[in-house]
Amino acid sequence: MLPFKTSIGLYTDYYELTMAQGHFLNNRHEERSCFDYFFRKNPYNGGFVVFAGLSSFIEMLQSFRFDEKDCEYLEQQGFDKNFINYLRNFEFKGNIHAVREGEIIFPYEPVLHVEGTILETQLIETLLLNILNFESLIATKACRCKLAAGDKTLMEFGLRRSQGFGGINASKAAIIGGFDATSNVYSASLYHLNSSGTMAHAWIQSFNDELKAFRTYAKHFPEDCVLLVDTYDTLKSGIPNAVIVARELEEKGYRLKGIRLDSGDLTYLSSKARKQLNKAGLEYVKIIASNQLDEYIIESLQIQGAPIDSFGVGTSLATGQEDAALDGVYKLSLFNGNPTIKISDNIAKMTLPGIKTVYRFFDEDGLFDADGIAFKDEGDFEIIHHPFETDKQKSIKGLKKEELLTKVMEGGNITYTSPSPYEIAEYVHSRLKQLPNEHKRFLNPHVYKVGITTNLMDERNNLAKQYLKKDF
Ligand SMILES: Nc1ncnc2c1ncn2[C@@H]1O[C@H](COP(=O)(O)OP(=O)(O)OP(=O)(O)O)[C@@H](O)[C@H]1O
Ligand SMILES: O=P(O)(O)OC[C@H]1O[C@H](OP(=O)(O)OP(=O)(O)O)[C@H](O)[C@@H]1O
Ligand SMILES: O=C(O)c1cccnc1
Repeated sequence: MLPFKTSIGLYTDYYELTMAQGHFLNNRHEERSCFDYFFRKNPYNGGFVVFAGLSSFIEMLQSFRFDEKDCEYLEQQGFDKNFINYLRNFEFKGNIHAVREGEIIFPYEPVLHVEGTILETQLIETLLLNILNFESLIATKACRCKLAAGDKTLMEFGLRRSQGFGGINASKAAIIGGFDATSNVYSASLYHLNSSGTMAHAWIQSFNDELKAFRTYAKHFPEDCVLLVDTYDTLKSGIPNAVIVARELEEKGYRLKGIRLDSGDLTYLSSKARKQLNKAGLEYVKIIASNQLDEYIIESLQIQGAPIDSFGVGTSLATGQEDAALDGVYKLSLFNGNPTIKISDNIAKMTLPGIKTVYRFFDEDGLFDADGIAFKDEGDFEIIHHPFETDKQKSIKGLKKEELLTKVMEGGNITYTSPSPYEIAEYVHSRLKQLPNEHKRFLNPHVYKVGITTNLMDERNNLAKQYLKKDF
């Protein structure tokens, strides 16, 4: 579903268009090419990334067109008339292979590649990076909150402090990462997400009488009533008033859904609140906590044994704190049928040539053991090498393996059925169970092994030698 306009060809960087025109005017725009998408560093100093944004990207790609207004704009910018005419009929007609949305992925793996003409594969770079980097960043943050929260409920509250309209995709990505619902009604309606909410301090302030504010809300929403109890005095006023309203609801055959704590020591207050509620026979009333939460605070609250049933997480989630961006890149790996690389003095920044795929290897317990990057048509191999410290290698002989990349688009047509965000979340959950715990901890997680095959290493090193005239 598209959040905005129906033609989004201009949702790109200027240089993509100048390069496209350059290829077109030099009549090389139909050369066969391939680009890889990968990232180099896990965000949040974590041990993994949740791959998200594939369905958003594929869907938006269908609208990557240039309408008359777009063409007029390009004409005003001085682009060539023949090139603009070409863009008028532009549609992406390439092929895309990718890992499943929700897959757990690691640095340097080409988790998606785009094949087609140089013009079309280059032109979609910005859109692809914009969507995949952001949704993956937020889904990963959400997943970390989920790891901390276990089976407690998670609500996403970030729209008001997200980076502008990024909040639309952030809410979807939060669900992919394991959140149960969002306060973002726009995203909920667009992507069929569960929407939910409580009440703001302003509601209570507007009555200047907490009990009246609670009663009025309960009257209108007797089945979905969560009372915010910290406006004046949580323990002396908020909870006692919530108990009164809960009893009044019981008399009418309803149950107060919950109370929300939004300040103070959440362990202290939730413990006291639980006691007061239980003493009043209101064991069923849930305790919801919010206030600048993130995965670290949630983990700490869990360890402290805070009797919180549900966490509301806003700013840190929707903005991907502390990282703000995933450094995913899109690099040319094939041009005119020939493998190509980007050279760097830093071998870690050198790219991998050719059309590739990724295999996941499993240990005898069915857990992820290592991933191997290979040429697409390479056949069997028994060793993978560390991508940069190539004297380090690992035998994967006899290990069960799974190819991670499958075709999701052929000739511009979608060839897979995109799961819903909740279905993707289920996949994330199932894959996390297969990820050994040492990669999931927040502090100094163990580095997951990603290797390259001997053939791929040789091809990269040979190409590098041609350019640098030095040995690897
Ligand atoms: N028991 C706890 N353990 C760890 N962190 C907590 C605990 N309780 C609250 N926090 C977190 O501490 C941070 C600051 O809370 P603090 O009480 O200083 O702010 P506040 O309640 O918003 O302040 P104020 O009472 O002035 O509104 C928040 O991020 C909150 O989630
Ligand atoms: O802290 P976050 O993780 O970003 O979660 C969202 C925050 O937004 C709201 O506060 P705000 O002060 O905006 O409004 P309010 O008056 O309803 O509390 C809410 O009460 C949370 O504290
Ligand atoms: O529904 C809520 O409680 C809510 C919504 C947005 C931001 N903070 C809280």
